[in-house]
Amino acid sequence: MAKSPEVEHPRKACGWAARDSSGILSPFKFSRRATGEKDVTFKILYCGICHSDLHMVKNEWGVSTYPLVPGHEIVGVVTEVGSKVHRFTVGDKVGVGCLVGACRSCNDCSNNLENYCPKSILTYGAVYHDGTTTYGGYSDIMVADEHFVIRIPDSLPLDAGAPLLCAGITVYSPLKFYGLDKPGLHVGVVGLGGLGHVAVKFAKAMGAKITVISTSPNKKTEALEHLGADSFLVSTDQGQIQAALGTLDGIIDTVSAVHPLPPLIGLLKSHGKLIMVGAPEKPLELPTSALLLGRKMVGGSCIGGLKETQEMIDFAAKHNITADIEVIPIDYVNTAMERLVKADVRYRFVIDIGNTLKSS
Ligand SMILES: NC(=O)c1ccc[n+]([C@@H]2O[C@H](COP(=O)([O-])OP(=O)(O)OC[C@H]3O[C@@H](n4cnc5c(N)ncnc54)[C@H](O)[C@@H]3O)[C@@H](O)[C@H]2O)c1
Ligand SMILES: [Zn+2]
Repeated sequence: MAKSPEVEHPRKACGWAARDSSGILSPFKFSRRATGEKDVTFKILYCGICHSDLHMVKNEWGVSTYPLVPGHEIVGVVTEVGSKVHRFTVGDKVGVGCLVGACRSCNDCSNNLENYCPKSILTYGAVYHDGTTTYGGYSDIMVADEHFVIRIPDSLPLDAGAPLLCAGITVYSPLKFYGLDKPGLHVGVVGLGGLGHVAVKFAKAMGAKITVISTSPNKKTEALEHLGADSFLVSTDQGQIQAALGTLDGIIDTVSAVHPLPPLIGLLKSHGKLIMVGAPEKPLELPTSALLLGRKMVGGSCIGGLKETQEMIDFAAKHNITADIEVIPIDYVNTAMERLVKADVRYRFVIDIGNTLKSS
């Protein structure tokens, strides 16, 4: 019989877990493996709350297993390294994003695209190489293979830097891959939430002109004055959409729920690209005629590989890009999830694990 989460590994750990699809989180005792020769162990200080955590605790994608400890925007300070760890030492500031494992030998892994490896292992709710369940960053300590550990530059604040490990790489990678990182291009960002607001910052730093497309007119002032977007469109305002038809080279769509694509495709110039990174629980409708006329394309993108994640973090540090955050104690997490459902956060909740989660 499999051992219980509390005793399957030698190191005691504690976190907050969802027990069923109500998604309600509560304290959970489990265990972490001893530091292996290629492992980095770190004390978790902060963890961001990604909308994917919300989809997962409520089993909205139908793949969740319980107990589920979410969290894949994890930062902290190294407390122990294995004998074959070369890149990190005790005291280093580090992070772990969405991945903790991959096959390391397939075509994608060989090209530093572990995120597309068919055997990639997610940071939580997945089965690790040793057969045990992975638990995420709403917890006190983390043990990860050094290949999956990111170095956090000194100039990047740990709390506001944490969300970059998922939100940051998820928008940085497609901007680069789809060629939307060229200065002077006109890029649209749909959905001004956790991913969307950092998409504005990265695209801006790459030299793009930015239009934010949102259902909430009340985000206009902030988008323009605070985030530095160049223009703002209310997606349900036909007049505004009509006036902006054919103006965008590309769009990063971060919306977490089902929404209409035709207005967005209409905003693209000929040969423009609509890139989906949001992951609604139901399929969206794709009107092909809108694509044919103008040879437009719809693409997708899923986080990023480890090499590119480090590149993104270094780029963020260089350009002073961080997330706008609301730091919360761990016992506020259920309220934070309720507020995230209503998009009531500017723009990312980050849990202060170090000061508010009692270690076991
Ligand atoms: N592709 C990837 O690798 C990847 C990585 C991380 C997150 N995600 C997914 O991206 C999505 C966004 O994540 P986030 O953390 O930024 O979420 P978020 O909740 O912070 O932001 C989502 C935004 O979408 C807007 N929105 C919600 N419903 C809408 C609707 N019906 N029409 C228009 N706008 C709507 C909200 O107002 C909010 O601004 C989620 O589905 C998440 O699972 C994907
Ligand atoms: Zn995420």
